[in-house]
Amino acid sequence: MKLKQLDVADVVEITPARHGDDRGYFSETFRDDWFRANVADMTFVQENQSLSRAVGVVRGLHFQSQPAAQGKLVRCVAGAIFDVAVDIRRGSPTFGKWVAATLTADEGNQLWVPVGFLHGFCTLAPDTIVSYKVTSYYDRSSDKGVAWNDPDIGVAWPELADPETLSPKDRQQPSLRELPAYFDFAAAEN
Ligand SMILES: Cc1cn([C@H]2C[C@H](O)[C@@H](COP(=O)(O)OP(=O)(O)O[C@H]3O[C@@H](C)C(=O)[C@@H](O)[C@H]3O)O2)c(=O)[nH]c1=O
Repeated sequence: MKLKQLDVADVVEITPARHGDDRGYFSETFRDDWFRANVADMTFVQENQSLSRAVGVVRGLHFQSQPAAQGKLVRCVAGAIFDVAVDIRRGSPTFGKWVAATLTADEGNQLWVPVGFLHGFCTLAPDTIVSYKVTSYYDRSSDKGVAWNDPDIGVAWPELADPETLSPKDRQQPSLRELPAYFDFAAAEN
């Protein structure tokens, strides 16, 4: 497993080793002991998968409020994404800052998006399948978001990002400034 710290504390890119042979490769894509020791001492309780057919599909920026907040371990099993995490931990020196990684099925790299972050992505290839584990169960009433193009955050989305692909929910997300204070995440909640 290769670990790369991104420009916001606690957000890391993980690239599992691949053992190639004539048939293809074998890879351990997740190990609980390694993850706890090297990334975060968290338990994953749910695994999700989404298919986006078109290039430029944007999903996000999403989070679940407390007590259902989720850390997310994200990877592509087909295609590629521009994957984004935004720090919304009050008191964090990097509050409001975004970081991104290009995740591809070819490389098998993953992004760890801790509790206290918005998460979203844009597909870079057709028929992209994203798979991610989360540390809390889905809770519809805790499911929140922020506008993907909030100027205060200023994510530099790829040019092919297509606003027409946004879900009805994501067309109406508030700005980060409009988030009520009770969505606060403490900086230590990772
Ligand atoms: C996220 C989620 C959605 N759903 C349902 C609700 C809805 O009917 C349908 C589609 O949901 P959404 O439109 O929210 O799906 P989507 O826009 O793909 O939402 C996802 O976006 C990425 C960026 C994330 O970070 C995820 O945590 C999640 O928020 O699936 C579940 O049943 N369980 C879940 O865990």
